[in-house]
Amino acid sequence: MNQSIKPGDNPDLTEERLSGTFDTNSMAAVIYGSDKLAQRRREISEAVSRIPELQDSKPCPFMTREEKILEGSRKSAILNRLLPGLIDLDSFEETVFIHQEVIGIEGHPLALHESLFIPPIATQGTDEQQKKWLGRAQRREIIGCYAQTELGHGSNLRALETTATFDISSQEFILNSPTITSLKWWPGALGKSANWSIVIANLIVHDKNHGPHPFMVQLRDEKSHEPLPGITVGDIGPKMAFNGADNGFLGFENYRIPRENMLMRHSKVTPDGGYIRPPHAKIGYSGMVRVRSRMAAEQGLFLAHALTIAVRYSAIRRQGYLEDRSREVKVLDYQTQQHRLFPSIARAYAFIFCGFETIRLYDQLLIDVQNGNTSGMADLHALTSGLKSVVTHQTGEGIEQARMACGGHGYSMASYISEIYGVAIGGCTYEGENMVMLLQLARYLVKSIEMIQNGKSKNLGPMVAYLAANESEIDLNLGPNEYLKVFQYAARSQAWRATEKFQKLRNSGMSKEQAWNQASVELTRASRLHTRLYIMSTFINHVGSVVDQKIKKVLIDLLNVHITYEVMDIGIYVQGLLSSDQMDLIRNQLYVSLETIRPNAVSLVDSFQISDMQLRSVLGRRDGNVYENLFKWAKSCPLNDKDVLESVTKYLKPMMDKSKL
Ligand SMILES: CCCCCCCCCCCCCCC/C=C/C(=O)SCCNC(=O)CCNC(=O)[C@H](O)C(C)(C)COP(=O)(O)OP(=O)(O)OC[C@H]1O[C@@H](n2cnc3c(N)ncnc32)[C@H](O)[C@@H]1OP(=O)(O)O
Ligand SMILES: Cc1cc2nc3c(=O)[nH]c(=O)nc-3n(C[C@H](O)[C@H](O)[C@H](O)COP(=O)(O)OP(=O)(O)OC[C@H]3O[C@@H](n4cnc5c(N)ncnc54)[C@H](O)[C@@H]3O)c2cc1C
Repeated sequence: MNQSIKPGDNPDLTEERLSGTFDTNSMAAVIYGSDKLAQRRREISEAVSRIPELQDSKPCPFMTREEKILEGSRKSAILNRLLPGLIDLDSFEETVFIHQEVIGIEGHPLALHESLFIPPIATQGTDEQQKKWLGRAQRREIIGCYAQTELGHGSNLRALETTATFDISSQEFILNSPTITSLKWWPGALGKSANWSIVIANLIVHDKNHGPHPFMVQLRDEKSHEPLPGITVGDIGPKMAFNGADNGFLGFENYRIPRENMLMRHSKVTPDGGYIRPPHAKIGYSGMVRVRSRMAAEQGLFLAHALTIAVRYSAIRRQGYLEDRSREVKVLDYQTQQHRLFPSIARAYAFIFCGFETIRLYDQLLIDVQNGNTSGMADLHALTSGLKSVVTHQTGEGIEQARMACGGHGYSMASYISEIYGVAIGGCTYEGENMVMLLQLARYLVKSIEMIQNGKSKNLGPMVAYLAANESEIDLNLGPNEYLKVFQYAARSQAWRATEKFQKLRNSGMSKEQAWNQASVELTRASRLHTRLYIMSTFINHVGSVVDQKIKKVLIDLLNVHITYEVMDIGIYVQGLLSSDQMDLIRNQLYVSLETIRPNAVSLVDSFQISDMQLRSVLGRRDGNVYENLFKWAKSCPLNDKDVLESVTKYLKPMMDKSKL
């Protein structure tokens, strides 16, 4: 049963919900990994809806940037007071969720505090450092951010210019931004809100540069909030979206911090200037790996937002005719609309399933690293590098298709899809620009193939074992596992093609770097296919583990949409394996699966359980009463406060009057 049905709803949406074949609360439990988590999300949404001071003061699209930042801060402060009664304070998921619900996706002063400020202190700070700062940060007595990227350098961390030079005589680090390009640029909440930051700076001891390391740095006075002497800080200006966040710039001029402010759980500087290396050279990058490991689920949810809007709206929007000329048809009945939206629903589910899996893998790695075992770091770095790149790109594509699927109203901010798009595609850039991260995964794939070439296939990890197989024929009694083999064939042949291109260039005498650059488009293609294979296999495994038979049946239907769409999408890579008859068969299976999923489309998006407050979309309202509310929304636009604007009295009217003469 669809749990969203209520009296007074648009009858077209009710009809859709009645045609669903499964219980949406049970599906939500599968999406969020447990009945408890799904239920907690419902309870938190419900509790928030009853607290007047947590409601939006006006629709976000009608707010200026200053109003957005003020509103985010107002709600953050209220939430901080109310949180103990509303959520489990130890749950990161609940903390993120309630902020999403109350403040939305446009950013807020604590967005980075939870995800990039507290975690490095907790994982890279010593016990004493945690004692000193963790409690204060968790109680929000201080607000923090993560300052790594510089005006001139983001992707290439080796070229960061900010320095932290150890001064033995005073037992302090002296921070400096030696050039304009060394100004920190982009950190969220840095501009106006944060008073502390994790700063990534080159550690210099006895004139030797040990590369980027994390430091705890106070930026502003805790009483006046004024920048401290030696600090230049401010906001970088409006962005494409995410304007409720104050991304900032930061410069240091001989700014001194105590030796104890370098996060020293892994690397250390002793009072006499000795440097102790970390157990793994890239352990300082683990804060980024943590965020990347969470991005598949986050992005899957961004896509879920856009699809909830587009699918619900498509069920109430009637336009044109099929057989019955007496009533216009729901646009959701057009095959083109289904082809535009349903594969994205499947991807959103796949990304979320995959995302929870990578969060679990990261949590396990964290335990291993704390116990001194860093052997899993390379694998997870490669996996999350590829995953963040593919998922953010496909999420952007899916959101944009969702916008177009809503026709003209999709272009209005009343749909809110453009904001979702703008925030989500930030993910193609932050936490590592997508091409750069695909090339990180490519290094791993090339190394794996070199192992095979050197007769060491048995040392390959489970995620790359398929690179050593030799599939040349597929039985087209196609079930999910045969599709997986098709995908493995595509990913494997592309990985070999790209590696061989790189090796050929090397053998022709080209430098490693040039050869890599000349092969890089092929290498990124290999990374994408490898990652899409991983997403597909995780989806298949996840569906296989579902116990509730009604839920399993729908998920198998959704999986069929996914695997047929994905294989059609990579057709060019499987030409050597599949005949044109086989491709036709798959194409037809895709069309059949679109029809099969059609009656459950609304229930599948309802199962994401995104409340109206969180969705902030007139088009995507749960009750489907779109037209009357679009009219209300337009009338409430500040431009309509007056009938005659100054633009008219000051310019247009005089122009028209003059033209009359
Ligand atoms: C509605 C939905 C709700 C969702 C809720 C959430 C809402 C969210 C809203 C949005 C919030 C927005 C927040 C945005 C926050 C953004 C923050 C940031 O962007 S912070 C800055 C991030 N910056 C980057 O990611 C920089 C990218 N660059 C790098 O990471 C590195 O420079 C590099 C990995 C590209 C290269 O590093 P380098 O040191 O030069 O290494 P090499 O390439 O030479 O590689 C050497 C060797 O090391 C391996 N390596 C690299 N990194 C790692 C690692 N992390 N772990 C393990 N190993 C690593 C690499 O693979 C090489 O291995 P080898 O064996 O030699 O091949
Ligand atoms: C919304 C948002 C929030 C952010 N928040 C933070 C934050 O809180 N803290 C923080 O420190 N930073 C933050 N950033 C910065 C972000 O991490 C960087 O912008 C990102 O890492 C990309 O680096 P870049 O800007 O230097 O891109 P560049 O590296 O300059 O990329 C430009 C182009 O060059 C290409 N390129 C670069 N290197 C290579 C290569 N080796 N091979 C092939 N192509 C290459 C890229 O693919 C891209 O096409 C944020 C950014 C955004 C957009």
